[in-house]
Amino acid sequence: MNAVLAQAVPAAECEPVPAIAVVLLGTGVVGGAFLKLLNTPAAASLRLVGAANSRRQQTEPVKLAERNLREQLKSTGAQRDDAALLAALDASGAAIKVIVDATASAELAARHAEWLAHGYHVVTANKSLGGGELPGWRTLQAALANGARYGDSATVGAGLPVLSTLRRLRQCGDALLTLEGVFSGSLSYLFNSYDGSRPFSVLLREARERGYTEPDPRADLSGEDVARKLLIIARNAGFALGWDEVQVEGLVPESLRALGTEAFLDRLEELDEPLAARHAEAKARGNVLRFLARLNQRGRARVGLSEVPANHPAARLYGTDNQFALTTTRYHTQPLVIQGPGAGPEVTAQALLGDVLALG
Ligand SMILES: NC(=O)C1=CN([C@@H]2O[C@H](COP(=O)(O)OP(=O)(O)OC[C@H]3O[C@@H](n4cnc5c(N)ncnc54)[C@H](OP(=O)(O)O)[C@@H]3O)[C@@H](O)[C@H]2O)C=CC1
Ligand SMILES: N[C@@H](CC=O)C(=O)O
Repeated sequence: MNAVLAQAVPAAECEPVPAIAVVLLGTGVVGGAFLKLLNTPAAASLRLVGAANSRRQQTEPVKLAERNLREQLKSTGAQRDDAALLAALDASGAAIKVIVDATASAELAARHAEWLAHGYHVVTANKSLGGGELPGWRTLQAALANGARYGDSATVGAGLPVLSTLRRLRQCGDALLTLEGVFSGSLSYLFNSYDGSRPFSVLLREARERGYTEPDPRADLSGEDVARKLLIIARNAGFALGWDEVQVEGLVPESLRALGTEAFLDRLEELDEPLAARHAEAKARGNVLRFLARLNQRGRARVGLSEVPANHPAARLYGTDNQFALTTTRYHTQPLVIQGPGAGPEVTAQALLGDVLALG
């Protein structure tokens, strides 16, 4: 009798209701690392009910459980359709339904507020909404009013405790006065490593292979990714800054700006000469190059390449280190400094998992 019943009931209905149901958007560098974490004991309370790349998606439990899901999605699965992924979340019966955005898609980010308004929680590595145009940020804040939560730890410092610290300080009545530091893991890696002995383009390819850069590394080199992080921090600190209020000095020459990603990657060597010249000039003055972000007390923001002396705090970074120096009304004699690896698939995926688990 039991065997007959088991055959008659669809597999999904037989599964116990999970505490937290998750849909993963993006199975690239970060999404792939997140999928690995889902197979660890730390994620035992989570059930993956859907996963998608830009073209295909999967909602069948058996297929989702396969170790090579990421590879499978490259050639098999249903056509992309957000509605089917949301339906899988609803059908899970879980009290906590989470959409994890591990893409860099502005189109998907533009839907975060709508998902939150419908009661789904959103956990994101995608900075396009929080660090995008100001009206998008305001829509996000309005959507959060109904109790759904937005996990954005991965968007700044790849999960270093920057936003959580800032929120805690604000809760206690403290206020950010100034902010300064190195907010890009890839640019930190590049300028911490670059001594002129190997071309900049070689180091950039290395950073890309290690999963430190954005899908299109021009998003890093142009300063756009750093500006997004600065905006996310500033807005969370109460500065309603727009894109036009950040002065950005990028590293991508005019000749490489309009190319497609692949064509740009074929011409990375064109970055070598200008950067070698800037490095040599800085070195002649006893300085080093660092890609810095700054927000001053009047809300003036700037990101760009700077020469700093060897005893500057940013000159003493290693690998992908980020550094966030926060001066506040209560940390005013010396800044509160948060420092550590600020890019990479594992730490970023862990930040996503941490935000999902915090919903439980
Ligand atoms: N790398 C890092 O250290 C950090 C990255 N981040 C952020 O993480 C995000 C992802 O970066 P990364 O993993 O390196 O990028 P990848 O390019 O490796 O992966 C992006 C993934 O998103 C998928 N995708 C694009 N559009 C859609 C869509 N509409 N629906 C579903 N999936 C889509 C891509 O699909 P397809 O495979 O079909 O192209 C791909 O699987 C970015 O926003 C980045 O800023 C944040 C902190 C640190
Ligand atoms: N490309 C980014 C990754 C994290 O946000 C960086 O280099 O910091």
